[in-house]
Amino acid sequence: MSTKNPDRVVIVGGGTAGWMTASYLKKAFGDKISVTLVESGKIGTIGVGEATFSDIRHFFEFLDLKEEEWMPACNATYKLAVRFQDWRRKGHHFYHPFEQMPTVNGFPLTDWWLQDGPTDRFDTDCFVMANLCDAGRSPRFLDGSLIDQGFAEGAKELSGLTMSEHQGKTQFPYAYHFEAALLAKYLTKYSTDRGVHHIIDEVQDVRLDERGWIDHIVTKDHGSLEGDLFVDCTGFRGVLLNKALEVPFISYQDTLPNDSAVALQVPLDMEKRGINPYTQATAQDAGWIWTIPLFGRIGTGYVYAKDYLSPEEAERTLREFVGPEAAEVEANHIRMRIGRSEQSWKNNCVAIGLASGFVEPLESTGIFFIHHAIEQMVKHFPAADWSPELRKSYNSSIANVMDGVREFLVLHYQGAGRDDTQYWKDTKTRAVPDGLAERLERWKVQLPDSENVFPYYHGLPPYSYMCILLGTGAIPARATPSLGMSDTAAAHKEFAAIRDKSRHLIETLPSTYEYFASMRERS
Ligand SMILES: Cc1cc2nc3c(=O)[nH]c(=O)nc-3n(C[C@H](O)[C@H](O)[C@H](O)COP(=O)(O)OP(=O)(O)OC[C@H]3O[C@@H](n4cnc5c(N)ncnc54)[C@H](O)[C@@H]3O)c2cc1C
Ligand SMILES: N[C@H](Cc1c[nH]c2cc(Cl)ccc12)C(=O)O
Repeated sequence: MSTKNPDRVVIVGGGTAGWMTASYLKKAFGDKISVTLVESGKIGTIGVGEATFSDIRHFFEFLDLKEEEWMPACNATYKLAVRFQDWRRKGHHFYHPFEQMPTVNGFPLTDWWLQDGPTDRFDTDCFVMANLCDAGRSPRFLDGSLIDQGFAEGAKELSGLTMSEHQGKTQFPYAYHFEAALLAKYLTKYSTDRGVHHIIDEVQDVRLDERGWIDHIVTKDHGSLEGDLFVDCTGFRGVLLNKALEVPFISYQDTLPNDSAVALQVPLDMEKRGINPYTQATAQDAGWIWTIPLFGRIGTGYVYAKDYLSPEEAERTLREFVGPEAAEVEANHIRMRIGRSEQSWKNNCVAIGLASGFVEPLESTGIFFIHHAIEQMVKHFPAADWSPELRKSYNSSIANVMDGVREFLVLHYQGAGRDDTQYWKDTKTRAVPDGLAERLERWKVQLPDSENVFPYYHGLPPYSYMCILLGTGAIPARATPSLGMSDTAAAHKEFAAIRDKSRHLIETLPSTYEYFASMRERS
């Protein structure tokens, strides 16, 4: 066994996963390690992946990057929520916002809403952000100040925590949309300026030693590359982990059947059309269409199951949905590998990004998985003895995050009120992951809380489950019986406070477009 600390990291792949990993590792360890990133000049990146979780701001903070610096360079905008359009029935919408659920006398406000809500909209009654979304507002004023400075101060106090340590302590009010290719370019410069060695070449072979550990990789034009730790960021190909080390892939397709997507990047005049401060997921006959507003274009795509729809029909539907602006735009057809690797870290190879695993992008979890994996890789970085316990702990943390998100996504389909096509009818009879059936029964009588959702960290707080349960509509939910015997006055005071705060903010905040136009003037 080597007595040397592993300090030579080789990353294969230059998509979002590769460059996020390179920049974070360099910032975390500086000159204590060498980082080499090899990416193929011929094999492209996936070319999608534009919406995030709010936690991503910890990544930018860690790199000391300010919004004014990186956002204009990546045509980035704010995301206050996911708007689910037509999931309950055509014409209906609801939001899953970035906002902590208020509690009144020990019960979440949604519970009081079920008992005696002011309107039939749980989202706009219980969350300020849902009202800002309907009104297209920015979460910051033109001078850059945030709607509630408490968030910014809270974030400072808690800086230095990993995402999993953060959960439940604060809820930052927005995430980002950005152009994935521009972010990769931005991080390429960030990383190479700080000493990351960048090689454009194709990995043609992966040579293992007698123990089955990676000894070196063989590139087409640069010969052999040696390293201590190899990071597989080769996307769905899984060149190192799945192919060379033969780690099996566990498919989630029995519970999440969408396996295909077609995407378009559509330039639009945002000054004329405005910028919605949310990602939209619009239910379709055999899946759903995402709409992600960036500064200067939208990213859009139809996620579907090929058992129910052909790629040609999917593209036709998407083009009709977008309208004439998409006429000249080339479509990107993608086959998705849904599930996770049995282990994401084997021997001296760790896979991050699509090479590790992926679920359909309904809640924008791909970049969150990457960010979480990088934080955990740093936390579990090996010493000279390469303790297997560290890899074991890393692997269970990654598996839990992905299995938990799978459950959360399955709830969207089990809960959807739509039953007007075979695709939507089948969502109700499909198998659910172990444990979820029992939890679904529980949520019919008790709203999701920290005691009754998927028990391991997976990025989603219990209020997220409440939003999907109450918004999608097919699973009956009811108020806690004791609320029927309680005075609802305090809850109504809270509903009124949300209404008043929303009205005031809508009157005083700029539109999202105005905010970003002015940010560009400032930076
Ligand atoms: C339809 C769809 C929509 C998505 N939407 C979102 C979203 O809104 N939000 C979100 O968070 N995530 C989203 N994702 C996930 C997101 O796109 C990915 O998590 C992210 O882009 C990371 O991809 P990657 O870097 O792992 O792989 P890729 O982008 O595929 O990059 C792979 C890299 O490996 C290189 N490579 C491959 N083989 C070799 C080789 N032999 N030698 C050298 N280099 C090689 C390629 O050149 C490339 O640089 C979406 C994914 C899909 C499929
Ligand atoms: N880790 C949380 C997860 C989270 C909380 N609220 C939302 C809303 C949406 Cl649309 C996605 C994720 C979350 C975070 O990143 O804020």
